[in-house]
Parts: sequence; structure tokens; C-alpha cells
Amino acid sequence: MADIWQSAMDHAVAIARKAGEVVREALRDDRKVMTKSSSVDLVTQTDQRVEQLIIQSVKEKFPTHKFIGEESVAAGEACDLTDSPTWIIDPIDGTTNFVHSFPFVAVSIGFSVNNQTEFGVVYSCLEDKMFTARRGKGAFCNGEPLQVSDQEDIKQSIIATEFGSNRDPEAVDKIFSSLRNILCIPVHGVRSAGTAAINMCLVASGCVEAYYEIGIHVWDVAAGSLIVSEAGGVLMDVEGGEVDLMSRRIVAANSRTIAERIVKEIESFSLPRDDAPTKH
Ligand SMILES: O=P([O-])([O-])O[C@@H]1[C@@H](O)[C@H](O)[C@@H](O)[C@H](O)[C@@H]1O
Ligand SMILES: [Mg+2]
Ligand SMILES: [Mg+2]
Repeated sequence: MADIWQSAMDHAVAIARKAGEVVREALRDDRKVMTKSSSVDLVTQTDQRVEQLIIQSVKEKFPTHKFIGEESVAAGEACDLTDSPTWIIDPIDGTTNFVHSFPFVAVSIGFSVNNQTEFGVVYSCLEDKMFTARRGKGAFCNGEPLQVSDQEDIKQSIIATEFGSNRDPEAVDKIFSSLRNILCIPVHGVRSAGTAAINMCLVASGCVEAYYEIGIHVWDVAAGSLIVSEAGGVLMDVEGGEVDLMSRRIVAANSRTIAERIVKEIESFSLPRDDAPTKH
């Protein structure tokens, strides 16, 4: 039976690759850096240009589809996920890396229908790695199948996390307390790619056993979540319940065993949900 979303996924792959060319080109120029929620929450004109490139191209082919775009939300658009076909876009995941020419920068495009992610595309622009997943049909990198690590011993594992852009001392204390707890299990190591989407693709590729973070947004993880699941991985909330992509918290792991072991060490805290009503 024909897959009604195949043409949309094909478009996502094509536009992600084109966006990656824009990102690589922009790395050759000076980047005008602006800030959003704080002095360390960076955005550039390239983030904004790439998001508009993706959205305009989709509107031409799929005029009834909806969007959740990081920079559109930053400009005041709603972050509401409905049953409608919705493109969940992070035009540059790893903007701080992009500003500093640190070589892990991704374009992330998730696609949701009836509140279920149907496909995810993460293009690692400088590695030229196209990570894709279609619900129920596996996860791939440049067409090669992905499989999570089979490591079940946390003490033989590498764990990825990020420190985000939250500099509130109480939050930072919990972030570092969780990091200390996990490091002292002990694990083999902790890594930060600087982008949630690439961290999740590293889980899907079997390079790290788990990634966790409190502070992410739905656009950071929508595509990566399906790529992890379709590679045989597990998603969980940082307190062990079902993952909620709007909750700003996630654990993505190769197995429930590793996920539950990580959860035990995390000092969790809550943040306003992505879909919380915006205060006017
Ligand atoms: O802003 P951006 O580069 O698209 O996304 C980034 C995320 O990928 C990362 O996990 C988080 O720690 C950063 O604070 C930032 O949110
Ligand atoms: Mg992001
Ligand atoms: Mg971004």
C-alpha cells in the first residue's frame, strides 16, 4: 500500500540537505549573533533564514500543513501540536556551535499527524550525515540501518547530556548534581555534542548508550525521538514516566535498563511546558 506521507518525507530530506548547504555557506561569513531568552541563548540570521526556507518550501507543496518552528515560536507564534499534519522544525540545532564553528550543527525536521511522529529527519551538516526514520520502518544514516548499543551495563557506558542555556543557580546546581551522580556510578564517560538532535542520533547509532537533558524544546527532539525509537531505543521522562515532548525533559537510551538507571541519578526539576499559554 502506498505511503501517503512518503512525498512529505522525501521533501523533508531534500530541504534539510539544501538547508545544510546554506549553513555551510554561512560558516564562511561573519555571523551576526543575537540573543533570545538570555545572553547565552543565541540566534543568528541564518537560523531565521533557514527556517523560512524550509517553511516556504513546505507551504508550496503542502499548503494545509501546520508548523512549529523554533524561530517562529521565538517571534511569538503558538507552539500547539494538534491532529493536523505538523512540521516541527529546528533550523539550526547547535546554534552556539554554529557561532563558534564547533563542528556539530544539525537541521532537524519532525513530522506529526494525529499527535504521532510519522517521520524524523536530522541532517548533520558538517558531517554530511542524513539521519532518517519513518514510523514502523526503521532508522537510517545515509541509507545504512541504525541500531542502538546492546550494552546493558551502565558502568560500560558513555552518557550524553547538555548544560543548555539556563544559568539560574538552582537549576545549574541540579544539572551538575545529576552529572556528578552519573559520572560517579562510574560510567566510562560523559559527552556533549552541543546539539540534542545529534546526541539522539548518537544514541540511535550505538555510539552512546543514553542522552538526557532538562531544558530542551519539542523542536530539538521531535525528529531525534523517532530516530531513537526506530533504532530500537527507549524514550522516558527524567522521572521515569512516559516521555512528553512538550515537557522540556527527556531521556533517550538504548534500553529500559539503562534509561531507568539514569533516571535514578537525575535531580529533576520542571520548566514551563512548550505548549503552556504564553503570558501577554
Ligand atoms: O538552540 P539550539 O541550538 O537549536 O538547540 C540547543 C539544543 O540542541 C541543546 O540540547 C540545548 O542544550 C541548547 O541549549 C540549545 O537549546
Ligand atoms: Mg535546538
Ligand atoms: Mg535551533
